[in-house]
Amino acid sequence: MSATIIDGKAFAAVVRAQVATQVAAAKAATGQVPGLAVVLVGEDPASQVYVRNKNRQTVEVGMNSFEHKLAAETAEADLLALIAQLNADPAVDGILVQLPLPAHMNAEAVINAIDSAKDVDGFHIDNVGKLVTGQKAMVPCTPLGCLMLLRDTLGTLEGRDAVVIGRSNIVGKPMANLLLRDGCTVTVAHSRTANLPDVVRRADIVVAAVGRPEMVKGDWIKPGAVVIDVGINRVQPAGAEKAKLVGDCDFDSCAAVAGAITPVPGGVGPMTIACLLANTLTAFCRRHALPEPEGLTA
Ligand SMILES: Nc1nc(=O)c2c([nH]1)NC[C@@H]1CN(c3ccc(C(=O)N[C@@H](CCC(=O)O)C(=O)O)cc3)C=[N+]21
Ligand SMILES: [Mg+2]
Repeated sequence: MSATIIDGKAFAAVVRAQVATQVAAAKAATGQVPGLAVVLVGEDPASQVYVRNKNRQTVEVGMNSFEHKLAAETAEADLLALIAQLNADPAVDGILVQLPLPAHMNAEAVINAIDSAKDVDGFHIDNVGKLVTGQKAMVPCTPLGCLMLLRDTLGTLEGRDAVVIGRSNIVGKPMANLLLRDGCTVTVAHSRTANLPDVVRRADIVVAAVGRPEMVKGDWIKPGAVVIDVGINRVQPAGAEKAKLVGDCDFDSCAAVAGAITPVPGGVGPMTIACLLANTLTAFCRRHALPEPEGLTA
């Protein structure tokens, strides 16, 4: 193996420490602390893993955590009423509605009902538009975390060839826009891309966010490239008792060729939560007309 392992878990701890310091300063300035409200509808297992870690970390950085658990069969109107209440609550700076929502709900309508200033996921249409047009936005947590890791690994991203595999609104599209803003030449590839291995082989930066376990192989990677693996896939190895977590990249073969690579777990996942806390602080600072947090925004 030749690649440097990018320690997202350690980097996320540094980001959280920066958030904690700046939360303390914001408290000294205003007498208040940022509050994050998380709304979980139903019992999606991936969302529950996320909520468990997030809740503890929110309190650890000195912020208030408000959790709202609703039954899977909750009416959309009742969820919208809760969002209206959180929008109006001065103690709530960030609102996150866990996705996926149950099938009977219109996720787009629900997301766009969140006050865009409190939309710490950066999924509201106003924040998407601001990101694409280069205005100050709330930036989605996973792409923001990937950007922080890439800048830390490479310094400037200017002039690099980046391939993002995956075109979701949650990761692929915002990631592509952030890389573009940092001066990369960006290709957005996906499950229907022709000659995907050849496309990926051109890249100095590969961000894999397709949701297919171990799809990206080492012989797709340009020697020395930086590989950011966003995938979190729970797989059941043949003969093994326990399910294990794997990324969208075949780690061993990619690590043999790449210059640097994020592991799964311990790579992008912890950065997503750290960036959620950073975004909540950013939302607080903007709402209270304080200076932007340092080193925590895109
Ligand atoms: N509105 C919304 N925003 C989200 O950001 C969102 C969501 N809904 N729904 C669910 C997914 C999932 N998600 C994860 C974030 C971090 C880890 C994480 O920290 N993973 C650890 C491992 C966790 C384990 O051991 O299972 C790691 O990769 O090292 C996992 C999953 C955010 N999500
Ligand atoms: Mg796809």
